[in-house]
Amino acid sequence: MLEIIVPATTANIGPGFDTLGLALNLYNKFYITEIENGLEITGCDDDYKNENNLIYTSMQYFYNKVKPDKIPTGVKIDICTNIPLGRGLGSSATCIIAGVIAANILSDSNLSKKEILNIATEIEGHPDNIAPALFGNMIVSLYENNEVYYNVLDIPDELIFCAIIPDFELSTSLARSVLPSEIPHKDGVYNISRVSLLISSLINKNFDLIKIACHDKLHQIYRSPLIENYNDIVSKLYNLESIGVFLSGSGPTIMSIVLNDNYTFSDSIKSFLLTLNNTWEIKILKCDKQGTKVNII
Ligand SMILES: Nc1ncnc2c1ncn2[C@@H]1O[C@H](COP(=O)(O)OP(=O)(O)O)[C@@H](O)[C@H]1O
Ligand SMILES: N[C@@H](CCOP(=O)(O)O)C(=O)O
Repeated sequence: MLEIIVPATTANIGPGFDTLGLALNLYNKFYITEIENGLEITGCDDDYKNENNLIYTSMQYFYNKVKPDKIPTGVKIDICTNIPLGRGLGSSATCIIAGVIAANILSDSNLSKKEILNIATEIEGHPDNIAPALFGNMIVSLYENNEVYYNVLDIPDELIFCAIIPDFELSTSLARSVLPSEIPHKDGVYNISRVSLLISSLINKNFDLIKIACHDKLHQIYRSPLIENYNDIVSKLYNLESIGVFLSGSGPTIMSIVLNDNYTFSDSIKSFLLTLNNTWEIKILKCDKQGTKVNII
């Protein structure tokens, strides 16, 4: 039986739409094995216990592309979920990676991690969750002609990521459907300058610049109306000394970067969130540096 442990990810990091992402120390675990016949899925909602399950469809995608002669007659998948689904924390990327890695091992295909990255990105459509979930740390990536080009960036250990997670879901497909197909040239410049500043600020540990570098005109302004109290929460987080705040992935989770998680910060944000209509949970996270782990048990 394979045990595949995949970290959550926070994509975009403000201006880096479909380009930047980093892994977090929150994990989904998948236990996958071949059985004689059929499909058995446990550990998820009934809605996902069928042939449309993303882990299973990702396995099928791999077999059809790489080893069509090795499609197994039966598969058992057990999911141990810690990453809330549809919250902008890369749960779909964890399922795709688990499926692709399982099929690679079960079919003795021996594809490299880079080839797995390309196939998983082909399924997801963008590399910004897949790449850090696979390799850990922060990844800058682009996807062109079925190939991912990427660089790993070491996130300074002093950065803490406070995920403010609401009790409602926002699917990535819905959050992508509200984006415009064209943007003004000046908005392109606005984002290029901020992505460049963000990356260089992280490398130089020039944390004072992260706040302005997290601003964006490609997606956050279009998506924030889908999230009740988004602007109030962002303002509150900045008043509480966040060094950067952004929409995690396609939302609805709001991510705050802090330099140390002191009691005043956690306590003040908790009492503020209690005044709002929706229930918001806080998870204090660090950057995962290892990425996906596989054990044969
Ligand atoms: N634990 C899980 N079990 C089954 N399917 C899952 C699980 N986690 C995620 N998924 C799949 O991923 C989809 C959510 O992906 P998406 O809308 O991109 O949100 P997220 O930001 O969580 O990645 C679900 O609709 C489902 O297909
Ligand atoms: N770049 C994508 C990232 C989606 O991340 P998710 O965690 O919300 O699936 C986007 O912004 O659509």
